[in-house]
Amino acid sequence: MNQNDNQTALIMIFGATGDLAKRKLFPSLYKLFEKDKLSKNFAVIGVARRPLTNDEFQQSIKESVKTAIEKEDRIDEFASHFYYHSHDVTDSASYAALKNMASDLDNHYQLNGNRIFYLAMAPEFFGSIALHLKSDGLTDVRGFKRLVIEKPFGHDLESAKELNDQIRTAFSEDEIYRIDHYLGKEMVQNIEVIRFANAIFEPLWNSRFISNIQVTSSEILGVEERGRYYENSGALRDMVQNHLLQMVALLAMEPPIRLNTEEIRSEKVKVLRALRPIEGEEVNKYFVRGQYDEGTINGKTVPSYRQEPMVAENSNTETFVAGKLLIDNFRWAGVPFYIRTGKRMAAKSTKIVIQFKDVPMNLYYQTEQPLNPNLLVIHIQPEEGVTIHLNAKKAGTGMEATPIKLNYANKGIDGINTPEAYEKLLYDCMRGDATNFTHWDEVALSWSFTDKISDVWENHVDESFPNYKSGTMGPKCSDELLEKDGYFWWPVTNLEVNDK
Ligand SMILES: NC(=O)C1=CN([C@@H]2O[C@H](COP(=O)(O)OP(=O)(O)OC[C@H]3O[C@@H](n4cnc5c(N)ncnc54)[C@H](OP(=O)(O)O)[C@@H]3O)[C@@H](O)[C@H]2O)C=CC1
Ligand SMILES: O=C1O[C@H](COP(=O)(O)O)[C@@H](O)[C@H](O)[C@H]1O
Repeated sequence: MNQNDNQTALIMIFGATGDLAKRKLFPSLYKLFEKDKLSKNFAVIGVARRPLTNDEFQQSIKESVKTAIEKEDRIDEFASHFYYHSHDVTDSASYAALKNMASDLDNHYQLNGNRIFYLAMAPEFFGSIALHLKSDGLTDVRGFKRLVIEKPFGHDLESAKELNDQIRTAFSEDEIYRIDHYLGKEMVQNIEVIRFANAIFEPLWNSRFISNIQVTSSEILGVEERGRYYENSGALRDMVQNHLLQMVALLAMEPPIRLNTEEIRSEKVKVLRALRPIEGEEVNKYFVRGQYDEGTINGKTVPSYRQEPMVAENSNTETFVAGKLLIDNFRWAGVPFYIRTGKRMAAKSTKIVIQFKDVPMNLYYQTEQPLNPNLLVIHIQPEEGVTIHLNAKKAGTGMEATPIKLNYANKGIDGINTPEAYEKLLYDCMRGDATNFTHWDEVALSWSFTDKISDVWENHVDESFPNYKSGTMGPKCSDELLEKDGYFWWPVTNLEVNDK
């Protein structure tokens, strides 16, 4: 790892007029600049097809930052570092001009030949851009060169391998930063700390004491304008293959011998290797899918998935997935990891619930109510924090037990909001820290797991679609998946860290 807190670099953003660049990348870069985490020696080249002058591009930068951030005192100074290059990435001839522009800016800002290439474009262009960067000499630099690549990384294992081979001709594995923005979320990063910095959890973190783990990532939004992409993706590829499996890996991994990129990734890889493959007839026993119908959210009627733009009227694409994962290793044998994710659900919430096994004998059983199990809830978003659910004596003369919650709310503790995922990830990339990016081995193992499920689903039309109303927590089969094992989904709405 080559880490330096304040690196100079030329950042080249392919897809600089797109949604991701405007909503996430420019505001995040501004925040780093404002906090002096971006060296004064930096320049950004925005690349896209539409013709724009530098002035127009800088104006669009200011607008996108102003939309996202309340206080932008240094916006003019920030925007002055941005340059625009109108360029069709499929046009080989135009890379030479891009190279000259990059060299001029390198000299002007004394960037030491350091370059970050950020591919914020449709994935079909990733491979050919990487090949051009090499063949046209843009990667011939005396400083570092890094490639940041957005999701999706391929469509399945085969296409991901092909893409990987293409980008590996121009960049080595340690120069490739595959973004999974969940790894930049404060509370996802906190999983490791909660586990490995507390003596009270690690001894219990295994099949002897944990009955099941539930990971939910639910969204209120539908597919919005992304119907074309989503029709070919579905929730399994869009969320499970990356974000959900990454969270499971962090929850299940062994303590790394050191907190460095290689050791952490290597422990995550071992978890993904231990995931029991679910294939053929097993798929519909372990995984269920759903597609949203119309419904009401916040008092407004919203359309069904099949009525969304660019979606087939008989679409077989899943907008919801729930599954039971088993990790066949010594620590986790027999402990189900339930995961679920979906669009147009009742709440926007990402939460992890670790349910502990019941005490061996309940002394307080005389009361009508059984004891509640102990839970550790990690609130990833929108609220950030941790809640521990315990049982305590009900105030009064009897010895009845009552559930209580110990809460820690992360936001507001230091009087500031925690940085956004993209801000952290961009900063990590500039410092050369790839820990919170996914290694090829993780990507490949995750595809190999989800491919077996999509193989079955793509070949069997789900006649029940649409099978859940917008504004609910998914189809009935999702509840049944846990009921079979004697569990239920802990509701995401009454486990809040800010419960009074
Ligand atoms: N938007 C989001 O919230 C998220 C996006 N992503 C990923 O980020 C990537 C970008 O997504 P998003 O910003 O939404 O996409 P958009 O469609 O909004 O933007 C695409 C960008 O690519 C440019 N472009 C398209 N074709 C070419 C071409 N041939 N040559 C040069 N530039 C071209 C477009 O500009 P122009 O038309 O001027 O050429 C535009 O700047 C995708 O991989 C997506 O999966 C990942 C997570 C979230
Ligand atoms: O990667 C993606 O994530 C978003 C959800 O991200 P979040 O940070 O808001 O939880 C999802 O909407 C999108 O479909 C998917 O591509």
